[in-house]
Amino acid sequence: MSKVLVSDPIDQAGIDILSQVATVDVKTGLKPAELVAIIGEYDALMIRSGTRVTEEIIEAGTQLKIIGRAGVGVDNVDVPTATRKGIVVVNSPEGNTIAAAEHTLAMMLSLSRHIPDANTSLKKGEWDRKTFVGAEIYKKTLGVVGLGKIGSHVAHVAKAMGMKLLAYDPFISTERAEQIGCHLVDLDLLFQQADYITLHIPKTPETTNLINAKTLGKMKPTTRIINCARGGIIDELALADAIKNGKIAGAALDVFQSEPLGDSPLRSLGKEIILTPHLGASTTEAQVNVSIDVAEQIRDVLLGLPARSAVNIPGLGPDIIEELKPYMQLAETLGNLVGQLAGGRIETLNVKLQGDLATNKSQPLVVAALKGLLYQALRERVNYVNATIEAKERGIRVIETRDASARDYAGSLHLEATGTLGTHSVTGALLGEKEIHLTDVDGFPINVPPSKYMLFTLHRDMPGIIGKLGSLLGSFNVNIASMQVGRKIVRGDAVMALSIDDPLPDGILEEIKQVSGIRDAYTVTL
Ligand SMILES: NC(=O)C1=CN([C@@H]2O[C@H](COP(=O)(O)OP(=O)(O)OC[C@H]3O[C@@H](n4cnc5c(N)ncnc54)[C@H](O)[C@@H]3O)[C@@H](O)[C@H]2O)C=CC1
Ligand SMILES: O=C(O)CCC(=O)C(=O)O
Repeated sequence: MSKVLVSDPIDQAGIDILSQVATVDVKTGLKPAELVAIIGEYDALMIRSGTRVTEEIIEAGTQLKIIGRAGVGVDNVDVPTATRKGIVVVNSPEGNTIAAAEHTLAMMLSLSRHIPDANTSLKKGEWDRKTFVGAEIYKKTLGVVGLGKIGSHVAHVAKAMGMKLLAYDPFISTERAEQIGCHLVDLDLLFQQADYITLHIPKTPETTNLINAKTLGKMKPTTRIINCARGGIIDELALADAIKNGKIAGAALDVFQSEPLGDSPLRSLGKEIILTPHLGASTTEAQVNVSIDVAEQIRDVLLGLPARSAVNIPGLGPDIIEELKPYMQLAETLGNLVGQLAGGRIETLNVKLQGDLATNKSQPLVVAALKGLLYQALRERVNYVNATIEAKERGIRVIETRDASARDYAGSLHLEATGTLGTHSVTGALLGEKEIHLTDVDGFPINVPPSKYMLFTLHRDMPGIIGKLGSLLGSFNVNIASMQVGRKIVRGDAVMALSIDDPLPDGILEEIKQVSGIRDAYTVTL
């Protein structure tokens, strides 16, 4: 049975799902060294934002197939290392959207009306109505930085509360922004005009310290900033300074450059600042959503099924995989076959999508072909996650071409591999939408379904060859299941494709190559 380690507090609903297919150990609060020491036993790791999944942990996780982040941000996971190791990383892109958006709105209102400090003052026995005079958000301008799932929901509610909306998101169209009621502007204008600025972007090299002394200097003294996205997008020292010196009116922060927040000048500021300990996703509803969402994906991957929100299989969502599954199997089989025919170190793989396939997305098929091509070298260590990286690291050049005019089959795939031992090509198509057929080997037309053990010969098309080969195989007790010859001209060169019931015994391939008329022979296992 598979083993799953849950290293952060996760709602029981997800643990119940995982328990159907795996032994689940919940061990929270582990130190990095403790995690390194035990991770080697586990097939899957499920986390929230507390566990930092570093390169060292991933390297120690020799059995890991999947890392599931019960939330959105995967910045606490070394995704490039996981990808290189063929480990799927999944998240829950929508499970906590509403929770994070509502926390943002709560922060904005609390900040405007000084609710946390008024509450503390009253609980201390005071009745102070002067200190806590607030500001209305009605008719104020909200600048939304990042108009994705959370930013859009914040914008939607803020609009209903009578706010004017500006937004900055270079990856969103003007039409989409206008649908949400936002006017897309450049960042400088947003900084200059917004009364409230709310951040809903990932932390990337471009967004790190986006709010700094210089950008704070562009804002109005009445501006308030809310960050429920990621720490590190704001330079915290510059922010504390700007608030202390009245350059902006205040800030509400849920996330910090380093969590838990240590000694920080932010802590000593007054009612102009509200701090919460990364609570954006902390609602009962969101925790159930993300726990179920991620646990289902871990369960599926452990059962050999695709994950619906893998962050490191670009372009290979489950809908695409489902739609292209038969063609991906075709690409993988052809990749495996051409890799074995070419032998040696492959330098170039030419992937040609023909007929109806020419209009299809090529990326999943290229990934599948590479997975097949690298199977002999990497066996189970190659998968859809790391096939492209592994190929790149081996210096394999991939060339994609399309030929919509090739009409022998509705859609066919042609792979040509060039390596240190020469060039070979194979073409295949699907019959009845599912059954894989090899339709061409090294330019010779054939029509055979691939089988586990196959033998291919390149020979002269002349009487007696088939008989000699049959006798030779018979003398080694190799049973032929099917045989087909493909030729271009009578008595020219030809290719023979044989399906055999067992692998060829050692040494027999060399004997086959000695048969008069046989120029070359290849045995493959698919
Ligand atoms: N505080 C908390 O507990 C939570 C925090 N988050 C964080 O909230 C943030 C937003 O999450 P979602 O809305 O779900 O993500 P999303 O992916 O739906 O939206 C992010 C948006 O940012 C935009 N973007 C990317 N780079 C940008 C840049 N340089 N400038 C402007 N826009 C840029 C993207 O185009 C996208 O529209 C993430 O950082 C996520 O990790 C999410 C859930 C809970
Ligand atoms: O797990 C959590 O509570 C943090 C949520 C979060 O930051 C995210 O989903 O990106």
